[in-house]
Amino acid sequence: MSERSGKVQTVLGLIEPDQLGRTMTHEHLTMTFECSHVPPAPGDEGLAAAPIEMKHLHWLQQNPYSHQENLLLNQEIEAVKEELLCYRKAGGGSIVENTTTGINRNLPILRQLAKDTGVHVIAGAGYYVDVTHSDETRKMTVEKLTDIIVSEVLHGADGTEIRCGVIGEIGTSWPITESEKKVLRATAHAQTQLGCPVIIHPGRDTAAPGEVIRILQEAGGDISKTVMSHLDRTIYDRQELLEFAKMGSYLEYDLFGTELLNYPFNLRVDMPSDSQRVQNLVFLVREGYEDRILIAHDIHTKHRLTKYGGHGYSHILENIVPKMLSRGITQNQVDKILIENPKHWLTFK
Ligand SMILES: CCC(=O)NCCS(=O)(=O)O
Repeated sequence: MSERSGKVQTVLGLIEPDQLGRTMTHEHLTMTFECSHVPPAPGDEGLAAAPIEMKHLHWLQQNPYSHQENLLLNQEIEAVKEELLCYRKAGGGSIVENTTTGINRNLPILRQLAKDTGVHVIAGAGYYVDVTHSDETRKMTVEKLTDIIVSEVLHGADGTEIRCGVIGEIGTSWPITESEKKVLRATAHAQTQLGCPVIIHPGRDTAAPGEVIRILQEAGGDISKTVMSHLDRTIYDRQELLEFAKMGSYLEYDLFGTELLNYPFNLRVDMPSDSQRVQNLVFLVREGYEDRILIAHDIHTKHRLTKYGGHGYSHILENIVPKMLSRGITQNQVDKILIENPKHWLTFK
């Protein structure tokens, strides 16, 4: 048994699982997303280069990835700190910060935010999607990648002694690239050694979540301790959702607050509204999956902060929970989704 067994590992050290409270299992507090810049439509170049202003907010909400400055969440530490204080006031206890290598993880900032706000922050180990892999990463063996991920959890990451408490979000594209497959196998091997939680960013195809789970399974990963993120934009057909749910991972709806007409990374996708997300939660609860559901906002750009007219980190607690209750999800089930399920997932075996 390791010192982590039965505990949760935050950026400030180990805590008892009961200390977590309400937990958003997929957020970012500081990161950059330039890897996903979408060139603006012809004629929109001026808007894309202009400072963020009230009169352009609707354009920004509909074209969040075409505005370079919007992709730099790392410039908003003070605003994020204010929002975390509001999150605590709204009843929030913890946040899983999913920034991994490739999108500018900054562990000292995460630790400072946790100290300044009292919110427990759990940091992510491992690598984001292939386009952010360095040449060095691509050349690494599965064994080397495993050693690095294990070390980020046991000893600290990015030259600091600050330890990660989950592996992920591990980035995958569609089709899954060779480099991503190596990282997935390393993730499974590291999870076997550590007994730790894992969280996955699937590619944007309905087949992607299942394929990732198969790769993890073959490499010995613990699927019951693995979260599949971004189901909102990945599996829309209810039958396919049930087929995927049977594979046994946690099922995460983590784009609450995102209302987007044209999803630029896959124009075939109709991004659901928050009301439709809640309908999906109701469906999964009725199908018996209340122990496997997790929810979050996945804030990763500036425009989703309240400073820029966005919904902020408290949207779920303030607006979505009442909606869930009004649609027949019980308080006990809400507590499972926000407290019990995150707690079980985040506790080291
Ligand atoms: C780093 C943040 C991230 O990957 N968010 C997911 C965005 S999307 O793929 O669901 O559009």
